[in-house]
Amino acid sequence: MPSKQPQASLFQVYLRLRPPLAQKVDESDRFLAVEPPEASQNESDIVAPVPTHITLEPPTDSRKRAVEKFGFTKVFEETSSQLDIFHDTGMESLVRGVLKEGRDGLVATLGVTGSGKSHTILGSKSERGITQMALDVIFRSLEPTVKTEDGSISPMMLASLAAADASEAQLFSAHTFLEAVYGDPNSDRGRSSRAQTPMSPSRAHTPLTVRSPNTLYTLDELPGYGTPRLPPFPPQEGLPKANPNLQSSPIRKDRFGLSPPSSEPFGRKPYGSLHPLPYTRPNMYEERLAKSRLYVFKEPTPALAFPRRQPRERPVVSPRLPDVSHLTIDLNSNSDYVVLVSMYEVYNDRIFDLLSPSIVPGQGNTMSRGANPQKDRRRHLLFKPTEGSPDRKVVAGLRKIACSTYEEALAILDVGLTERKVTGTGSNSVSSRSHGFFCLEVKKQVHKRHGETNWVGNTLTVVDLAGSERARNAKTAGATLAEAGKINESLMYLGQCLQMQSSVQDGAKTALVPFRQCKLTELLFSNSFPSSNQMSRGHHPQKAIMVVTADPWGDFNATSQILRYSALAREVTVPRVPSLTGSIVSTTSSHHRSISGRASPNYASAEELERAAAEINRLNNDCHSIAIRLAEEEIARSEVEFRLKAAEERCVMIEQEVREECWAEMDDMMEEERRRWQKAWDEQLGHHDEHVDKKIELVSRGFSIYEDPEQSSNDRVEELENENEQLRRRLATLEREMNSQSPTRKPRAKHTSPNKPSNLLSRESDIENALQRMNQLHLTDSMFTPSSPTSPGKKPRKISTRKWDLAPESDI
Ligand SMILES: Nc1ncnc2c1ncn2[C@@H]1O[C@H](COP(=O)(O)OP(=O)(O)OP(=O)(O)O)[C@@H](O)[C@H]1O
Repeated sequence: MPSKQPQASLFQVYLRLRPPLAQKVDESDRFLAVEPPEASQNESDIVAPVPTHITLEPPTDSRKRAVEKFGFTKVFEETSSQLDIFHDTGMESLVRGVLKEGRDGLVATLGVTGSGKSHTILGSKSERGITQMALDVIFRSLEPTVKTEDGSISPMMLASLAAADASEAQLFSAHTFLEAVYGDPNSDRGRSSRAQTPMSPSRAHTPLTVRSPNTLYTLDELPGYGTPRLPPFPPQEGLPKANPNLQSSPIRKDRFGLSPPSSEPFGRKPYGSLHPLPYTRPNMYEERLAKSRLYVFKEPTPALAFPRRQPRERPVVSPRLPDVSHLTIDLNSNSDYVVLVSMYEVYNDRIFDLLSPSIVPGQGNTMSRGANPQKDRRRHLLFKPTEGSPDRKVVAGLRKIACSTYEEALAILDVGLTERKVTGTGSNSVSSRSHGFFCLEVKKQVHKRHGETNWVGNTLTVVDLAGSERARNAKTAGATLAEAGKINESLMYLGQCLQMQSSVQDGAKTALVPFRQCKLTELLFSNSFPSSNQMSRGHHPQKAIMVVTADPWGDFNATSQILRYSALAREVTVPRVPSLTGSIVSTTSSHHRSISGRASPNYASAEELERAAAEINRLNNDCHSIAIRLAEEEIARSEVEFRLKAAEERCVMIEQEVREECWAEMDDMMEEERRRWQKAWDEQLGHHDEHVDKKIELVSRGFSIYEDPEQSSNDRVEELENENEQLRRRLATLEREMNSQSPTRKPRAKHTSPNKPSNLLSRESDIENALQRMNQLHLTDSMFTPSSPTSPGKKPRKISTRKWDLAPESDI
């Protein structure tokens, strides 16, 4: 089975076997065997042949008998080191493509969970991964190119970069960014003017805002001018020790030893540490001076906000091994280069920036940490062609950090990795729950004819894919199970694309790689195909490497599935079982021959026996081909089972989504219903009030006051008072008369009384009459008593509405 030509594939596919983690393993449990490399036919070949094939033997307890053989560009055995992987996968040529050939590079790892993908990409505490090695080669190669004397990246340069492509508006220098993340304990730049208090645990995660480097600067703030600034970030001494309890999420940094050595600063010098002539090229200095006098840089970008982290304890020395100092690429030393680092993850088929997490006010934690994927409120990004790159798709709106040193780039990588979703599962204690993308963009400044400058660049993307896993093994549930469903689904689409890639190689020209099915395959394959537009702009289609990782003692079914998807070639064989009939026939015939020494007429002739043996052979062959067909069917069946599983997981996802939607809809309906009831209630209340008002009006109308057309009471009172006065006067006159008359004269008796004289008596009776009359005329409250219904002649007395309202009920 010849291995496919690597150049012909979109991805060169390598297989790396993971060494056993346990001290002792049972060799009989191993199901992967590396085929010894075939010796080269060409004697002049000086390169030693490398293993390219592997056989997958089903475990003894499996009902499957088919032995599958897979072909790869190269198979790395368990003893292979990280440097072997870097060298022999052609990572150097990928870096060269980015730095010199106008070609994007992509390296990805694919495998079952726990098979060593992250180990290959990021290394361990003692060994670097291919990402760090690639970074090292890039920064070493850029060393002889134009640099400021302090090695920092000027805000001017960043402004010029941002101006070159609107999609790169979120540009920050590593110093600014790291200051926002960890804070510069010796500087109060970017903070409020309040004096710095020691970092308490509660402050450790305070979102911090730092001014963007592209905002306005005064002359004083420019590098090389004004008062000297404080030392670069972050002097480690004197910082309060990190509280280990504060680490809210699994931290990858410590695991991979990514942190820069504590003795070395991240940047050489911040742009605040001063040099009168930071640039070696005088014309650039002049240009910068002239522009800075205007106090104006490009469009201001939003301020940089990041949940504050405590600087964690760093290992004394970060791994510098394997050493790749011998791998440098010659570049034009007169050119300006800037390395931009960005990171994003594909989580639940959406792209999220790992360097601009959403901030929960007062919490300092990111929304990305929510366990429920439905609650992920981060803003997702789009993968599309932009103004600056119309010929290829890029993730638009990513935050990009300009790094001037290897250490700075590592620190940024560390920040992004901490944001990435990892969870402990039954299969791996720090299992990646998203596909992580780490992008290294090298931008080169090109000078056009009329003094204009532009930036061109290419990107090296390192992808740590999440591992496929079986829910049964990983013992996941709920949101983690749903995540696994999405991971498996995207990996299934990736598998389909890789299989199609093999078909294209096999000559099936009609076979199209269906990479638009999900975000992951779109990101991996979109830029792999050449377009005429791209070529005219000096871009080449990306070069891609896939490192498939496998654990020879791991999950047989999951591993065989991954190998089937990713292998460049596959062959199925069924081992021949020694034929029982044949052996009986051969033993019987030889036995008889040996006993008798001559042919017996009682036994079948040798001819017949041979015919029978031939028949048996034919049947054996038939059996064998049927067994192969059966094996193929079994493989097809397991593939269908896998798809079924993925479909089931998708169903779980959809069910969860539908449930969420139903809940949301239900909430909306309840809210709507509540509002409807509230409105009806308010209306009812309104009607009720109106009704009561109307009733009151009616009642008050019933008591409407009629003006008495006859004499008013006041007139009557006045009249009676006058009469009263007259009577008083008359009484007084009579009294005077009575007093002036002789007491001897007998008064005229009207009413005779035996004891009193008649005149006197009449006078007294007059007085009494007058008094009685006065009493009758005396006005009392009775004038307000309602008229008796029995007196028809009387009209209803008027009573005011106010009186009606205020009078006690009994009165009314
Ligand atoms: N080549 C190797 N040499 C030594 N140890 C290894 C190697 N590959 C993997 N390991 C170890 O195996 C464990 C699991 O590896 P790793 O986390 O890289 O798996 P993974 O494929 O990235 O898993 P996941 O998909 O769940 O993130 C780690 O402890 C890692 O250090």
